[in-house]
Amino acid sequence: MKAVHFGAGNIGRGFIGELLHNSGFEITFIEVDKHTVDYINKTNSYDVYIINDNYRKEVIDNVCAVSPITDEKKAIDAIIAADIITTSVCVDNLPKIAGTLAKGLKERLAKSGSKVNILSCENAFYATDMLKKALTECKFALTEEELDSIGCFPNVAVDRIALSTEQDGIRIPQIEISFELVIEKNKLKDPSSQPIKGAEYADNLGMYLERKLYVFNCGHATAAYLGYAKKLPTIYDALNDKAIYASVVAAMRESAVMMTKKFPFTTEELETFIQKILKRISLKDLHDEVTRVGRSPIRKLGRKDRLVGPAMLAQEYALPNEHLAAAIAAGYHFDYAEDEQAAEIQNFIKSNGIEKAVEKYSQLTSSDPLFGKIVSAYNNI
Ligand SMILES: NC(=O)c1ccc[n+]([C@@H]2O[C@H](COP(=O)([O-])OP(=O)(O)OC[C@H]3O[C@@H](n4cnc5c(N)ncnc54)[C@H](O)[C@@H]3O)[C@@H](O)[C@H]2O)c1
Ligand SMILES: O=P(O)(O)OC[C@@H](O)[C@@H](O)[C@H](O)[C@H](O)CO
Repeated sequence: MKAVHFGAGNIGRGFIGELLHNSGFEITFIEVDKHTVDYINKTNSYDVYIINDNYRKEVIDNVCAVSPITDEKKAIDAIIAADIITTSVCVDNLPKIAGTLAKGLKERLAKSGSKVNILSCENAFYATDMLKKALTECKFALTEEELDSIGCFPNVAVDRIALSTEQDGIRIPQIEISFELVIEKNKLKDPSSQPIKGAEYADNLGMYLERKLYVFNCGHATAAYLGYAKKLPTIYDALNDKAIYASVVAAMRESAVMMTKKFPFTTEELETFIQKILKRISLKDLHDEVTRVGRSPIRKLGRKDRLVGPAMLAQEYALPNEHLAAAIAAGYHFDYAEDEQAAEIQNFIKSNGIEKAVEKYSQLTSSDPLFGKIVSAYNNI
């Protein structure tokens, strides 16, 4: 069985690649970074280390990598032959991979190829739907009908802390032992099949996606932005600060209370989930930098993302959201110059002020009560 995976980064190699390999797939990574492509092709394998299993090394073999820039023909051939196609390039990059994927799917369709499962393993709501939309809008666009006759598009909730260390200029994935990959069952080519071993197959993906993004990633981002504001380097350091720890728990709980109104989760279940996540993210050996967890703040401060999303839902249910508002405000102070999105927000704030920034990046207006809470928390930091 053959798999194509776009993006040989931390999650690509460290999580999805590992699961695909353990499910019996030969994997072709489509990756823009030349060093990573050369590293994988040198031995047709790569190493992964499992942090909280005494840095146990796993060797993932039967893999190769191609660059969509210098070797697009090979990438297209791999797409034509694939039994499954997955991505983990970051949602902002989905429009950038759409061209190559569209070309491959078009040729596959022209050759009367079989339907293939296509899954976007990104931290976002319904990332596979976003990829499908990008495929209808890119230069080599396919129509909805063409896409439905060549692909099946299940959405995915993806959870594993995947980091890396650098060895000779190559990022080597280091992952935690726990993971959860939940796949939208009814959208699979064969809903009774389980193509990726170790994944869960669910009918009600929405509640898992929301719990992942609005509780886990919500708390993670809160720790990152509050930690950054206090010049603390890692999530471990941030959570060791009593005031930050209390704010992170409070923000996660504001989100969890809202979720008990929206989904059949009980308060006890979500509290257990919160405690489990806190334990995972505060593991000392992770050395997970606040700048990684806070990365791409334009995406993270967006209306539907991990902080504004639950804060707006809490507002709709007339529930408290002050801690979420404070986390969003801290996100607007994230001025890490190496992060392009952070630099853009800071320049915008300098020229236009915080109110206009909250309107632009979080898509809120002054008539939303949350708007005023964010602005006043921002001015108080
Ligand atoms: N790292 C984690 O703990 C984690 C956990 C769950 C979900 N995620 C999600 O997984 C996705 C990837 O995150 P990551 O941490 O692995 O990031 P990463 O930066 O380590 O990996 C992304 C990879 O995609 C490649 N890439 C970018 N644009 C590309 C393109 N146009 N074509 C081909 N390759 C391209 C990059 O070169 C990089 O190797 C994100 O959506 C993230 O939110 C990450
Ligand atoms: O990947 P991002 O930028 O959406 O979010 C940063 C972290 O919160 C994230 O990568 C977590 O480590 C991951 O979602 C754990 O499953």
